[in-house]
Amino acid sequence: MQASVVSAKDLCLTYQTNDGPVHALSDVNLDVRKGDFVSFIGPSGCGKTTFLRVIADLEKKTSGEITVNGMTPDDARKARAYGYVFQAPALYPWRTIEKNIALPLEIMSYAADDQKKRIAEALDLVNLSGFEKKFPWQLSGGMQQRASIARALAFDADLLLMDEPFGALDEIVRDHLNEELLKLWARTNKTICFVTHSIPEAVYLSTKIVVMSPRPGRVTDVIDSTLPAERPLGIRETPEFLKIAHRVREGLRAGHSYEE
Ligand SMILES: Nc1ncnc2c1ncn2[C@@H]1O[C@H](COP(=O)(O)OP(=O)(O)OP(=O)(O)O)[C@@H](O)[C@H]1O
Repeated sequence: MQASVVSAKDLCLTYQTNDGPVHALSDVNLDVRKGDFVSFIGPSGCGKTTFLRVIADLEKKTSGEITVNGMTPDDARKARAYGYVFQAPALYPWRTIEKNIALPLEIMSYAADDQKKRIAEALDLVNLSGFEKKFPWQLSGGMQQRASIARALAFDADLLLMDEPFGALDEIVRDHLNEELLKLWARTNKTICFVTHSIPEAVYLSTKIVVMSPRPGRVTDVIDSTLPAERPLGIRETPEFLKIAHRVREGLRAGHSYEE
């Protein structure tokens, strides 16, 4: 059996706000194994981002247990356990693509030679070799998001946390990046935690789909995908794919309130 990369047991996180407590995560139990591609899907406010932020040590749990590579999130962060890709590419417009990717490496004091090698490898992984001297505004939205993925890959963490990275892109670009991401995942054997609002995206990409529900934020279903590892885009029209998509939709419907 593969080792646990993220393990949550009865994990709770409550934000204290002026309007009272917000239960962003309530009794979350989840095991993410090495090499898994896990999608988190659910309506706005169900705690998807909060869960990624707890893994990344950007938020502290209120109660329960969470380990990342067997460590506390604090120790895992210090051991550079993960790369984080945000919703928007968040590239600095005054820095070239290579300088943007270099930024975390500079902060972490990697040697100049090592930085260069890592930047070249990361750009190759996202098919952006040749664009290192360009500025972000010279690239399309999809290419910018690939550059931000390269930045997260550059220090070669085994765990990649991706918070709706393709949400702002049009469908054709998104399809293409989904395909590219699967190839990258297969080539690098990374563990990926991926937040999305899209059922087809979740089903297409994942080995495991975590369906969540708000108020309080909780996990309502965990679906282990039965799709093969090899996934051409056409797989989205197969009965097996539609069956999993149906189960995700049912899970979302069960946790949805139409009164808000
Ligand atoms: N820093 C914070 N302080 C107070 N409440 C917060 C904070 N961050 C998030 N929340 C609340 O916690 C709940 C979960 O938020 P979270 O961003 O994790 O949800 P989400 O599922 O990622 O939503 P979305 O799909 O809109 O990004 C929401 O009700 C949100 O308003």
